[in-house]
Amino acid sequence: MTKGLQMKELTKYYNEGSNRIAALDHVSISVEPGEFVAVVGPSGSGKSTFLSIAGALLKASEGEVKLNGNNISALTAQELADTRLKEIGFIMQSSNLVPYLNVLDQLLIIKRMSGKVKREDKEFAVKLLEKLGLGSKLKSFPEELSGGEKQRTAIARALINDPNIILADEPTASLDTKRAHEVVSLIAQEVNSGQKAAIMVTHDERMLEYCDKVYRMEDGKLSLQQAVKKSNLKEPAGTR
Ligand SMILES: Nc1ncnc2c1ncn2[C@@H]1O[C@H](COP(=O)(O)OP(=O)(O)OP(=O)(O)O)[C@@H](O)[C@H]1O
Repeated sequence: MTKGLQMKELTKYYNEGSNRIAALDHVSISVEPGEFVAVVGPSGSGKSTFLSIAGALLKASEGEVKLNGNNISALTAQELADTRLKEIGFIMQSSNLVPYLNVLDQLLIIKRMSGKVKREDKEFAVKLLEKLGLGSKLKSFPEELSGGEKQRTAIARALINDPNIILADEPTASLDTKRAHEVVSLIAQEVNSGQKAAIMVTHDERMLEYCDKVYRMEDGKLSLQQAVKKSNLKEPAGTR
């Protein structure tokens, strides 16, 4: 079975009154395990539509999406929800944490959604948070965290089910330069060490150095702009 994410000849139409807009126009891409891909492009070019289809949140009008070898167009709504929960980790622009849950519970609530929380789940969550530098913040609530800490909590939450696929939509939008480097380098490390396939939509040119490939979306068409060498991977600012 081919792991990772494959999209073939994807087209997405939106109906605007009597007009039909092709938000995606025959988009094809393959992201292998261990590969971190960036998608850049102007506003309205189709990036969010692309990420929503990759994340099984939206159906394409035409074309094929395979997640870990499974063609998702044939799945029922329940199977799609299961796929999203178990196989995909989403990291959004803002961390969207639940205000009344502490950092550890932000992760455990996701576990609870897929069944009973076992002791090893809790241990895994604590280890994950420690790895992301949040070991001293387990009992803190979102309002007590900095922007970078919130976003790192959101990354941990995206990784709690150990998904094979990571999708990030402008994950550095609310962060200063130092925190942005920190957050994206953490995603890059996770992709590398966990052999996950990741796509990050970004406007932030400074973050491209962490990615293996950079694609550009323009008028719904996706093209490879740049292949970046893994050896260019840099450590976060401030640690050098
Ligand atoms: N639900 C919708 N109904 C109709 N048209 C839509 C819908 N969602 C997006 N579009 C249109 O599809 C095109 C692509 O939009 P999309 O949001 O995917 O672009 P984007 O690159 O993510 O933009 P941004 O960077 O501003 O978030 C745009 O022309 C947009 O107006």
